[in-house]
Amino acid sequence: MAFMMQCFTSLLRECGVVSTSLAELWIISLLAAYMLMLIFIKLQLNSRRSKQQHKLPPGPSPWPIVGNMLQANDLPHRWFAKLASQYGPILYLYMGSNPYVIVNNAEMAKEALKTRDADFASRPRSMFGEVISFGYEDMVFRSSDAKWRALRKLCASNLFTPTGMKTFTAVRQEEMLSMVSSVHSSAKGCSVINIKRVIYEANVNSMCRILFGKKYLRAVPQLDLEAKNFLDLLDRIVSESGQINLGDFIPALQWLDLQGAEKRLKNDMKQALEKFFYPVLAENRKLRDEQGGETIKEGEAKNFLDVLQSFEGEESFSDKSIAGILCNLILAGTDTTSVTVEWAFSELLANPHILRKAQEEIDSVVGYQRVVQESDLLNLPYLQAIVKETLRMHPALPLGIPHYNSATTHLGGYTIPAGSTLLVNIWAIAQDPASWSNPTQFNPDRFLGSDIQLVGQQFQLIPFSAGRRHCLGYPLVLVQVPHILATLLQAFDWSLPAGQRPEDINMQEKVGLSCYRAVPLELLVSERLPTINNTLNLYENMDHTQQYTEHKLSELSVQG
Ligand code: HEM
Repeated sequence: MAFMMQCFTSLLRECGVVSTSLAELWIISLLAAYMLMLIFIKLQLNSRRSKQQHKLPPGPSPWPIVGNMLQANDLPHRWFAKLASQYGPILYLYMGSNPYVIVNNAEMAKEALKTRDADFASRPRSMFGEVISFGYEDMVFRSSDAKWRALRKLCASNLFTPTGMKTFTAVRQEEMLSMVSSVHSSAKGCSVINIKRVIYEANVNSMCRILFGKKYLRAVPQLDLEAKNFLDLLDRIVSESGQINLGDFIPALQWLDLQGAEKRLKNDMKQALEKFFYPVLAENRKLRDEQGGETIKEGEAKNFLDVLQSFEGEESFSDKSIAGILCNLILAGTDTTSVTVEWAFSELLANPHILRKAQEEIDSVVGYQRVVQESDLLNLPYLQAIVKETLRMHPALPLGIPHYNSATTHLGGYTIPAGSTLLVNIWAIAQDPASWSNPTQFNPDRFLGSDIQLVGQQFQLIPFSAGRRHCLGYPLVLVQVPHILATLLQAFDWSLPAGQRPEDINMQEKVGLSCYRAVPLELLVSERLPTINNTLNLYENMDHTQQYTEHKLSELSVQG
């Protein structure tokens, strides 16, 4: 080739067509163009060959740099379901330069979360994840290493086994009464309430007391500054979780920080998180030291922070790690549960005959003389069916939490290159007509007499995902959600604000930390059972500076 070029240059020069230097410039340009063409052809061939060797799942063609980002919409679970109807149950696409594999039916989910569970056990990285997890030292965003296993085991045994759950029954029961009593004040005036907010604040109190023994949100006489700052911090986390940070998807743009995410997250939010959690840790450590700092035996913890801080030596957890875990559990344990109860109420108000049937069941099982208790739940199959149907129609995390494969693996006969993010479309799976008749209809009856469980054995319904990273808190959810629902249905009557009809309820979604209602549900509440009101009046007259024992509370709950 070089020889041919040389001959061509000499010819041009000899014929006097061009001067010597111009001829050389020509040649260099031609050579460069030729080389570029060769490189391009080579890359094309390589990519075609590698596509044949690594047969990727189907999906829409990506654009350079942005991938498929411009085609996405605000409700990705619905967009993926639509793509799946075109390309099949397993999709491969790019968000910026990040490859994503999305599974959309029960069979593919089973393969990803059971057969290939170990391959997809890691988590992808993002700026939000890094900040909220205290540098991936937590449990939710941490890759599946030995420390993650130890943390999961510790959390499960102290908080979510039957013994762990029993340790904090009195706290849950008291916070339930506190929430009902605040709804009761609204009911006395027949006023409109934002149902999710009431439940959310009760959950925050309950979780903080279980985790580090502190009740933050007391509305009497009004929220103090510490509580207000804490609520603001939680609200900010929820709002940040809904933002897309371009730098996560197009790393070349990271340094420009076009959306100011670096400042908002890595400076402001990081500081706010440290300012809240580190003093909590220091205060508890001081208390522990004053009390001799003994190791806590299982089932005997005053709060979960005691358990975490009682580990020493090789086994101990860093402050970053402890703060990350507390943050994980507060976020996971408050938002998801309150969102789920809000969706349940939305469906019940849209289907008044189902609401009435649920109240009748509670009345016939619990009667009119006492407040419903956690121990009643086993005897309320229709209520349990309502909870299952709500989790089917409105899973709080419709795409779960992203998984990540560090090494190349396979799914559905396709190759999944290392470094792909796996999303399991929990929502689409629970809407699949192959598994569910009339999937868009809210119909709790479908679960009556059915043995379908929610914990990742039957893959057509996996609101808590499945496999080694399945939701740790599901035993709490399966007590808390039906208990809140039963208590609110038993004590109060619920209706839509004047002028609204059941068929007008707006069921639009908005995705952030969880999948919310786009428009918060506001309901009119009124008193229902006079006997329950007496109990609530008694509770309201108690001295709320002290915490109650389980014994005292159960006495209260049988008063009429
Ligand atoms: C309606 C309520 C809830 C739903 C629908 C839900 C659902 C989920 C889902 C889908 C995942 C992702 C699992 C995966 O990565 O495959 C998850 C993870 C997790 N959930 Fe929940 N969750 C709920 C409430 C809770 C509560 C109350 C807690 C604890 C207080 C909790 C703690 C966790 C933790 C710690 C993880 C991460 C597990 C890990 O990465 O190893 N969740 N949850």
